[in-house]
Amino acid sequence: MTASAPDSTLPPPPAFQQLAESRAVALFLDFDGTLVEIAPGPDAIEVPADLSSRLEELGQRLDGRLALVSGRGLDNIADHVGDLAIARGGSHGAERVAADGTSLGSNPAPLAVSIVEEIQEVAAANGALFERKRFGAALHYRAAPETGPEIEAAARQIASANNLRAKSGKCVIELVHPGADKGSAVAAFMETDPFAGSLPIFIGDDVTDEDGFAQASRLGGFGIAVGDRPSQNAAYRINTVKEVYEWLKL
Ligand SMILES: O=P(O)(O)OC[C@H]1O[C@H](O[C@H]2O[C@H](CO)[C@@H](O)[C@H](O)[C@H]2O)[C@H](O)[C@@H](O)[C@@H]1O
Repeated sequence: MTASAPDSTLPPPPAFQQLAESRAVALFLDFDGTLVEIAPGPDAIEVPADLSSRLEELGQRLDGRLALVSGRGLDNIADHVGDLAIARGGSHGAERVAADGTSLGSNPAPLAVSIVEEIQEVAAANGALFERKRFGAALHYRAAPETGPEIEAAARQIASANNLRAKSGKCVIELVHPGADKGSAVAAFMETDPFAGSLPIFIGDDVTDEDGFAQASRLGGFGIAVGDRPSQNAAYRINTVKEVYEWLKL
C-alpha cells in the first residue's frame, strides 16, 4: 500500500505468525530505532547480548528469508552485534551479503579523501559528530539539534558538488553514492534465493526506511513504521522497539 499523505494513525499489523503461516514471508529489518533504541550517539546504543542468535533463530523460522538493512556499515553492525549468519545490507544497502557472508553485487567506492575532509570541516565548524563509514560519511547533531539546518545545508552542498546523495535521518545527515538506498537493497535481495517469490515486509523507523516500505509495497508486500514518525509508504505501525520484538517473538 502506498499512502498519499503522511499517516500517523496507521493500524497495527496482523499477527506475524499468521502471516508467516499463510505464505512465504521475507522480512527486512532496520537496525537503529527498530531493533535497538535510539541513543545519544552511534556507539552509545545498547544491543541485547544475544541479538545475533535471536536473529539467526528468526531467520531459520523464515527459511533464510530475513535480512538486516541498515544505514550503518556492515563492519559497524558486526562491531555491535558480533558474527551474524543472516543476510544483511549495510551503508543503506550499498553493501550486501548473503547469510553465509558471500557478497551480493559489488561494493561502491569509498568517498574520496578530499570529500571526507570537507565533511570533517563542516563537523568541526558546527560541533557535529563526524561518523566515518566505509562507503559514506555521516554528520550527527543530536547533541545540538539547533545546528541541524546549517549542517544539513552544508552537507547538501557537498553532495550536489560531488554527485553524491544527502540522506537525512534522525538528527543526522549522511552522504552516500547515488543508488545507495534501502529500496534498491530490498529489490536486490528479492531477486535472489531464498527471497525470490515471497511476500516482503520491511520494518523501520526513519525517513530512509520509506524507500524500503515503498519497494516492499511495489513487490506485493508492505511496510511497518516503528514509532510516531508519520510515514508516507507504510501500511501499518508498531509503536516501540519493544513491541517489534513482541510482534516478531524475537
Ligand atoms: O538504518 P538504521 O539502521 O536505522 O541506521 C540509521 C543510522 O543510525 C545511526 O544513527 C542513528 O542512531 C544513533 C544511535 O541511536 C543516534 O545517536 C543518531 O542520532 C541516529 O541518527 C548510525 O549512527 C548511522 O550511521 C545510521 O545510518
